[in-house]
Amino acid sequence: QTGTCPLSASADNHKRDCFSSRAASTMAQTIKYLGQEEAQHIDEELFSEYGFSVDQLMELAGLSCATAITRAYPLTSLVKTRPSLLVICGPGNNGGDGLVCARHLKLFGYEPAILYPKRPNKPLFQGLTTQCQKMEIPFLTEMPEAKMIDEAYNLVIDAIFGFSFKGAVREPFGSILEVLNKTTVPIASIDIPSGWDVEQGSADGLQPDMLISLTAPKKSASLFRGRYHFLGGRFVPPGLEKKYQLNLPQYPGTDCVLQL
Ligand SMILES: NC(=O)C1=CN([C@@H]2O[C@H](COP(=O)(O)OP(=O)(O)OC[C@H]3O[C@@H](n4cnc5c(N)ncnc54)[C@H](O)[C@@H]3O)[C@@H](O)[C@H]2O)[C@@H](O)CC1
Ligand SMILES: [K+]
Repeated sequence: QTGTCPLSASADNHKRDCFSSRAASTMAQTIKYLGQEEAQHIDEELFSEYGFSVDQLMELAGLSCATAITRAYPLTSLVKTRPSLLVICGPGNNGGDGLVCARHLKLFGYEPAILYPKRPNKPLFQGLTTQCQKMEIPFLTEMPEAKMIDEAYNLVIDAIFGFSFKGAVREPFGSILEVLNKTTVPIASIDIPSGWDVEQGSADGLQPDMLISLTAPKKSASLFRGRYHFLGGRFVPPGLEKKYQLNLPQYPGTDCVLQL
């Protein structure tokens, strides 16, 4: 291989440069991909041991998602005349991330619309919904047809299910995912492509163009084949990172996202 290294001319430099580029790629490969239970343990520990509240982490997670989406699909790159986005929110915290993300995207100059068919009866989600309504983000009353989505929106943001998804998809989300499977507009999935098994993925499920892994990627993320994989949720305390050997890469400067 010696003669093929483009990095340096001398043998010593060659060895050093090839070693450091190998070391860097080995480091990048060692980011831990979490199993479902491990992701849930980390989540619980953030609240019980580290004293965070759900609202806090959801705000940071949702802001990361909006930031990553803005990086991958800047306003100037959108193909439709209006910067329209469809955000589909599920019944748990992944849906909450979607509401936060929609609010920040509106502040960033996009025009999100939200579909939120199963709303938990909890102050956190009611507050996030009110905030979006007050930001003049429209809530759709039903899932549009695939053709209409392709015509009207630049991007679909999938905030339906995250790391607690299990088993066969229940309605109304089965029908919603069926429609999404027929759309051609790019999909950005928050934390997990919805409908995918958290560890095994899904061969005939959604094939998002973007995945934003929060805290650390989940095992199924190794099967992601889209263009943009980002890491977000820059809130993991070093003690927790060490305990679970997450080996997170260094976020650049003050950024809240990192492209993997
Ligand atoms: N620590 C963390 O790591 C953080 C996680 N956050 C988000 O929280 C998510 C996890 O949230 P949750 O634990 O609330 O769970 P999810 O949002 O993954 O989903 C749980 C909801 O989906 C329903 N559900 C599960 N399987 C289903 C099926 N087969 N058919 C229909 N409905 C189904 C459950 O009844 C429940 O209402 C993460 O993926 C991430 O997006 C962030 O909000 C903040 C920080
Ligand atoms: K999702």
